[in-house]
Amino acid sequence: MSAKPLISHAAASLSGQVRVPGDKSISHRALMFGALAIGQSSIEGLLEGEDVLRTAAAMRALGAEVTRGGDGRWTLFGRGVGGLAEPEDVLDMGNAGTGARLLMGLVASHPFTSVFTGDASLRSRPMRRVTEPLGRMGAGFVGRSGGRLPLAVIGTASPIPISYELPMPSAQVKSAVLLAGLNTPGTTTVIEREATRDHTELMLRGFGAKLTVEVLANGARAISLTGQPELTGQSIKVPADPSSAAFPVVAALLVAGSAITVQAVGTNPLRCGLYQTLLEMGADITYANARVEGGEPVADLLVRGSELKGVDVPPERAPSMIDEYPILAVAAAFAKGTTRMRGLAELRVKESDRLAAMARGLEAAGVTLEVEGDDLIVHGDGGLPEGGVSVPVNLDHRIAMSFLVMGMASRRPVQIDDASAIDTSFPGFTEMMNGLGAKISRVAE
Ligand SMILES: O=C(O)C1=C[C@@H](OP(=O)(O)O)[C@@H](O)[C@H](O)C1
Ligand SMILES: C=C(OP(=O)(O)O)C(=O)O
Repeated sequence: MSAKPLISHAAASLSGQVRVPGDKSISHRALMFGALAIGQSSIEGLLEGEDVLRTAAAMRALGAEVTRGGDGRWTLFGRGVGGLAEPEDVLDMGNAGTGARLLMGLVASHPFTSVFTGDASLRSRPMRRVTEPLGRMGAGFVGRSGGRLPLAVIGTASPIPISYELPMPSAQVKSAVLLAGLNTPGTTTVIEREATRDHTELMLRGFGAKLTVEVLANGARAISLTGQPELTGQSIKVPADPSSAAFPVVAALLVAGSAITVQAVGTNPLRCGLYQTLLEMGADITYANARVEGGEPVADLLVRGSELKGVDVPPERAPSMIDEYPILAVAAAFAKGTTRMRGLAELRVKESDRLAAMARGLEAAGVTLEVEGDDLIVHGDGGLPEGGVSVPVNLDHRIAMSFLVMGMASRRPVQIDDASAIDTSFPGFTEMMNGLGAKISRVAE
C-alpha cells in the first residue's frame, strides 16, 4: 500500500455538530462476547475501523457467525463459552494491540493451536505481558524473541484458574486473563493497583457472567470471574469514542473563535482523564444532555476556542487518558506556562514510542520541551507554535491525528508522511474535520 501524505493548514475557525465513530474498546469486546454467547447479539454503532474489522474477521475464523446488515447493524450468533473452533489460518490482527492481546487470552483456554500476527507496528509490541499470566493458566506459546508476534498460542484443555496481580496498569492484560478465565473452571482473579478501563467487566456482566469487584485494604481492586458461565446474546449500542472525540475537541479549543458540538461521547469515568485535564487548563467545555445510552453514560460536548494554561498531570491519572497524551501534548504546546505529563512509561509500547514521537515532532515544530525519564514537560508561551514540519507517523494513528490538529492552529502548516493508519480507529477523520472548517489536504508524492 502506498503512503498517503497529508498537510494541515491553519483554519479560520471550526463550527458545527459531529458524532465521532464508535468506541474502539467497546467494539472489540462486543464482537468477542457476542461470539461466545448463546443466541443472537446485535451491535449498533460498531466502530468500522481496521482494528475492529480484524477482530470481526478473527471471530468468524474462530467459528462465530458475524454479519453486517445494510443498516450498519452487526449481528452475531455465538458458539457458547468454550465453543470456539480452531482457526484454519493465521489470525492477522493488523495494527490492533487490543484485538491481539484479548484474543490471545480467549483462545488460551481452548484446546487448539492458533497463530497470531500483525503489521510491523504490532509485531514490534511486547506480548510477554499476556503470555506470562496465560502460561500460568496452562497455555503454551512459541513466538519471536521478546515474545513478539508472529506467535503461536497452544491452548490448554485443562486451564487452571489463577489470581494475578497486574505488574503494569493495563486493561488489555487484565482482560486477557479474564477472557482466559471464561473457559476455566473455578474463579479467576485479577488484582489491579490502579483502576483501568472497565469495559470488560461491565459488558461481561451484561452478557450474564458472574463477576465481582472487591476494593482491598490497600485500595487495589480484585476482580473475580466465575468460570464457564452461560452467556446470552445481547443488544449493544456503542457510544462515540472519547479517545476519538479528543481530536475535534482539542482542535476547537486551539482554533480561535471555534464553537462545535461533539455528540453522544462516552463519559465512563475511567476514560475521562483528558477532559478533566483540559478543564483544569481552562478549556471551555460544557457537558450537555448527560444520559445513559445502551448502558453507558454519554453526553454532548459543547466546545469553544479557549486560552489554555499549563498544568501538572499526575501519574495516577495516566490509565484514564493513556491514549490521549499525544493530543494533550499538542494542547500543551499552545498553552501559557509549563505542562508536566508524568509517569508515561506505557506510552513507549503503543503503536509507536509515543513519548519519543511527540517530543521529536513538537521540538521540530519549534516547541520547547524536555523528556525526563518517563515524563514529558512542555513549555508554552501562550503564542502559536511555528509548525512547518513533516512528521513521520510510523503506523501510529494517534500521532498522525495529533499533528494534523497541530497544523490547524500553528503559524505554518504541518504535514504527516502517511495518513493510512488513521483508519484503524477513526475512519472519516479528515472529511469530518474538514466539514468543521479544517484545511487538510493530500500532498502530491
Ligand atoms: O483495553 C483496551 O481496550 C485498551 C487498553 C489500553 O491499552 P493498555 O491495556 O496496554 O494500557 C489502550 O491503550 C488501548 O487503546 C485500548
Ligand atoms: C494503543 C492503542 O490501541 P491498541 O493497543 O489496541 O493498538 C490506541 O488506540 O491508541
